[in-house]
Amino acid sequence: MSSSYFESSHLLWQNPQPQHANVEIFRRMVNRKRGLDLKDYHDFHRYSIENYSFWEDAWQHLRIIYSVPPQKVITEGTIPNVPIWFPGARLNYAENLLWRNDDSIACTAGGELGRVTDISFRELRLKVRDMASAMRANGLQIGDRVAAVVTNSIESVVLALATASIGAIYSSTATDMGTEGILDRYRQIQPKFLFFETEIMYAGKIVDLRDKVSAVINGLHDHGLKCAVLLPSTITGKEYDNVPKTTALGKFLATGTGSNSELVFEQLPFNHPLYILYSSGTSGPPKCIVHSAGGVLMQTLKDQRMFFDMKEGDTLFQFTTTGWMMWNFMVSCLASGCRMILYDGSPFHPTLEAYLKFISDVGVTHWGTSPRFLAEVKGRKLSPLKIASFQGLRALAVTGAVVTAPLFDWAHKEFDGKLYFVSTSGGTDVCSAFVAGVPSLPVYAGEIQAKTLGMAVEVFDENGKNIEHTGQAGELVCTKPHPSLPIMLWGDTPDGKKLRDTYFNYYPGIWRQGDFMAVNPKTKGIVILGRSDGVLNPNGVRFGSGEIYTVMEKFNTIVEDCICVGQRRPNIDEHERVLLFLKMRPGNKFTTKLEKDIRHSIRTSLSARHVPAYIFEVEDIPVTINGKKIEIAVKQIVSGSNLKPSGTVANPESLKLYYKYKEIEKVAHATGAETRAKL
Ligand SMILES: CC(=O)CC(=O)O
Repeated sequence: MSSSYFESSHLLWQNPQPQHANVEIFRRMVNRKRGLDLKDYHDFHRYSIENYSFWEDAWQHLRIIYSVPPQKVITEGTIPNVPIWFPGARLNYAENLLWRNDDSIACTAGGELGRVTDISFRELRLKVRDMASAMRANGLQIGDRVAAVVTNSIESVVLALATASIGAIYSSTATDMGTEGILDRYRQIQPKFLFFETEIMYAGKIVDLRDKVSAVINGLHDHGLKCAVLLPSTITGKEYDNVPKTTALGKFLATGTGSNSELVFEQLPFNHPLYILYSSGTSGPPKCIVHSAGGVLMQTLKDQRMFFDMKEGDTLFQFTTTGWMMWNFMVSCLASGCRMILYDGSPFHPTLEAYLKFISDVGVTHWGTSPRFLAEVKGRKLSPLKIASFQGLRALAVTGAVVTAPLFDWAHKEFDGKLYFVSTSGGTDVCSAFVAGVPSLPVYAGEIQAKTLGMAVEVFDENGKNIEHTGQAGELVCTKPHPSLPIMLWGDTPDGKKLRDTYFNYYPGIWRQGDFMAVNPKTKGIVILGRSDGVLNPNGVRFGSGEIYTVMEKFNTIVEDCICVGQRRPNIDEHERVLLFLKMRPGNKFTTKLEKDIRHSIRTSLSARHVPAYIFEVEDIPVTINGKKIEIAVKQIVSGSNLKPSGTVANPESLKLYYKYKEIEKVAHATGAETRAKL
C-alpha cells in the first residue's frame, strides 16, 4: 500500500479568529449546558459520536422550528440499523425554510442570458402558497410523489417547498437527463404530479423539450401520473399548452385559491419522507434513496453552519443542477436566513469570465463548486481576481471529486490567501457530508480537515479492521447511525433488504460508503482517493485513482482531462493492469515526451508500482451529468463487459471509444503505446 498520500500536504490557511466560528460557539454552548470541558474540535467530534445527546444539542442550537417537541432523541425502527430519530416530534421542512417572511432577498436567479432576478422571502412564501394551493386543489396529498424535470430556478425552489409544505415527496432531475434516464427513475417512484420545462437555453443553444415531455408522459402511462404541468419557456416566458395530456403552469395555478388561501405547513414526524434522490445508475438501475425531512434539515443546517460557517445574511452560490444532491443541500440555507444564488446554464457561456464576474457581482460569500471547474479555470490560466473583485467572498467550498493539493495551492494563491477553502465529501446516500472543512482548524493543502460532527467515520481494511491510525487507505465506513440515513429505498421490501444489501452487508451492520480514504496520523486530515469500486490493484498494491489525478494536475494546461482505471480480464490476465487515458486540450499533442514526463512524475511522486501499464490518448472522457468521471463503466468495458450506457451518462457516445481496449495488446501495438511503455 502507498504511504504517499500526505507527502504534499502542507499548512495553507489558519483562521485569524477561530473563536468566532459557529462551530466554536456551538462547542462552548455544549460545554456550558453539559458541564463538559471539550477543549477543541476533535474533543467535540468525539463527544458528538459517543453521545446521542449531541443531536439534542444540535436540535436546540440549530433552532429547529417544531410544533410538538420530540419525546427522546432516538428509538429503534423497523429496518435494522435504521433507527427513528426524534420520535413524537412534529415539524415541517418548508416551514423551517420560510420563517423569514420579510423583504430581504431569498433567491437571486441568473443564467447565460445575463438576466438577474431577485425574490424576497415574503414573495417566495407567497409563491409557495399559490403553488401549494393549486397542488392541493388538484388532489396532492401527504406521501404522494411530485416529480420535476426542471432548471435551477426560483420555480424549482417553489415546487420543492410547496410539495414539502403538504408533506408530499419531491424528486427532481436536470433537464439534460435523457428520456430513458428520467423514466428509469420516475417509473419506480410513480409520481402523481410531473412538472416539466418546455424550452431552455444551454451553452447558447435553445433546447425545445416538448418531445421529451411527450415521451416521458407516454412512458409513465399506467404509472399513476394524474397531472403534468408545463413550465413557461425560460427564455421568452411563453406558456406552451399544445402538448397532449399537459396543463400550462398559469392555468394550473389558476385552479388554486391563490391569495384567498393560507400557506398551511402540515405538521409531520421528523422522519417523514421529503426527497427521493438517486444513485448514479451508471452500473445498474438507479436506486431511489428516500430522505427524511428532519434528517435533511438537521444535517444540511449542521454542515452549512458548522463547516461552511454560514451566518444569517450570507449568500450561498452552489453550482449545481436540480439533479444532484447539492441542489437539495443548497436549498436548506434559507433556514439560516441566507440568500441563495440559482444559476442556470453553462459556466462557459457566453464566457467563463462572464460567469466569474456574475458570481462576484451578486455578492456571493460562500461559493460551492467542483474541483473539475477550478481545474478548468487553472488550466486556462485565468486569474479570477483579475476578472472581478470577489469582495465579500469568504469561503470556497469544493465537492464532487478528489481535490488535489496543487488545486488547493492554486485557489489559495489566486484569492490572495484570504479564503477558507472547504473540501467536503459525503454523498447522495446521506444528503450531507461525512468529512469537511472545519473553520477553526488549520487547512492543509490536499487534506479535508476533519470528520463532521455526529458522523462516526472510520477507515476499515478488507477484513473490517480499523486501520485509521496507520495512515493507510481503506473503506470509508460509518459505524453509528445519524439522522440523514436514508429512511428507505423506494420499492424495497418492508424489512429493508435492498437498503441493507446496498449499505450494511459488506461489513455486517456497518455503513460502507463506497469511498476509499486515509487519515493523516499527524494532522488528522483526510484524503478521499476515489470510489472504492474503482480502486486500482496492480500486483497487489492498492491505490486510488485520485493519487494519479493529483500527479496529472501538473499537466493540466496540456491535458484537459484524464481517467485512470484497472483492467482485469478474467481467464486472460493474471494481474490487474492500470490504464491511463488522456484527453488533450485543443492545440496540444500527445507526444512520446509527454508520456515520458507523466511516467516520470508518477514514479517519483508515488512509486514505480503506480506507473500505468499503458497511456493512451482518447477523444473524450465519460462523465455523469453531474460531471463525475465514470471509472466503473470504463473499467468494466476495458475488462470485457458490454455495457448499455444509462441515462446518467452526459456523453454516452464516449463509452464506445473504450471497447477496443479489451484487446489491449493489439491497440498497444498499433498505437505505439507498447514501445512507449518501455522507454
Ligand atoms: C457532498 C458530496 O460528496 C457531493 C457528491 O460528491 O455527490
